[in-house]
Amino acid sequence: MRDDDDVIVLSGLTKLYEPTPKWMRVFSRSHLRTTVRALDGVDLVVRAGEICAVVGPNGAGKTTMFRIMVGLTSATTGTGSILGLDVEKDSEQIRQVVGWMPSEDRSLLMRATSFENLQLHGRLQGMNRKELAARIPHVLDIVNLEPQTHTVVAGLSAGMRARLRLARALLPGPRALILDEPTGPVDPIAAYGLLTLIMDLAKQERLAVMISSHRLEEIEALQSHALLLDGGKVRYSGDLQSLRHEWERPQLELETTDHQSALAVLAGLQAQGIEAEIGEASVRCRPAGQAEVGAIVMRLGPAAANVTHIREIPMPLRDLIAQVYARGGNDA
Ligand SMILES: Nc1ncnc2c1ncn2[C@@H]1O[C@H](COP(=O)(O)OP(=O)(O)OP(=O)(O)O)[C@@H](O)[C@H]1O
Repeated sequence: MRDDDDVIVLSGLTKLYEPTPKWMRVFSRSHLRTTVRALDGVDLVVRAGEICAVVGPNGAGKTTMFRIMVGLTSATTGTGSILGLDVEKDSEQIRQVVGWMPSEDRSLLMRATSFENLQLHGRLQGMNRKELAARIPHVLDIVNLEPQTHTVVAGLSAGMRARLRLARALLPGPRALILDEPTGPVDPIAAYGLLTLIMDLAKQERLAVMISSHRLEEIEALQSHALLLDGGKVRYSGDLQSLRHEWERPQLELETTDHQSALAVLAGLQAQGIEAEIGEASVRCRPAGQAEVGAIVMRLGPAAANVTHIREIPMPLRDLIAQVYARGGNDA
């Protein structure tokens, strides 16, 4: 039986994209020759007030899963429900309880204002003018976009556009939010603001939130449940922070003033037993374990004076997933 707090429930969700029939290949340049298993038996429960971050490399199945949940495509087998409503059979009602934020800005009308975009979307969703007149100022206020109510979208920054897309998802007063790469083109500071907003919403409104991102640091900031997908399969479902702590060894790039300084930094790192590679005016290394960046730089001695910039390059998500798989993650 469904727990009242279980808002999103996926069970054995599987999606196959079948090959394009031969006769149709004449008309389509991007036809499919073999069956693609985009999702393979995905189980998941997201409770009220919980955020589930969906992580995976390109083609892992994130968008397909989201599209099934909002009724834009159907599952081949398995079931999905939101608040007890079947994502396929009850797609009309689902639209009233789910806020969907697709990954691209293309869905916004660039020459229309924020208000007009929300109005059009609301009308398409079957909301009446009176309802919208009350609801639009409220959602614009939630996303701190009230001053831009009558600004055309083309004049908004990437961060503002992302907030407008979030406002659009909030329009029906949803119980669940599905956000496909909401921070895609947004700079890190604006992205952090957007994520904080999403976290506050989840908590205050007890929304069940599913969010996909390629940026692990964002996923970590969410302090959420994580679903790691790879080739349509669930490789890990749980707390991503502990997974990352255990497995990740980020790479450090130390930029220097010139090649001579880079050579001195290289020697300093090697003296600490850290393997490093030299570039023209930079050095890259991957310290073992949770080594403190500050301590490593201090131990460089006088060579540290010529380090102009330190960049932490996160371990590619693909590598992290590969390690989960190697450890025997889920059905591996
Ligand atoms: N309409 C479609 N027809 C055929 N194959 C598709 C279709 N949509 C997606 N696929 C395939 O299904 C698999 C999963 O794609 P999906 O877009 O769901 O992954 P994703 O994790 O969202 O990737 P990305 O991070 O690149 O957005 C991929 O192999 C993709 O090529």
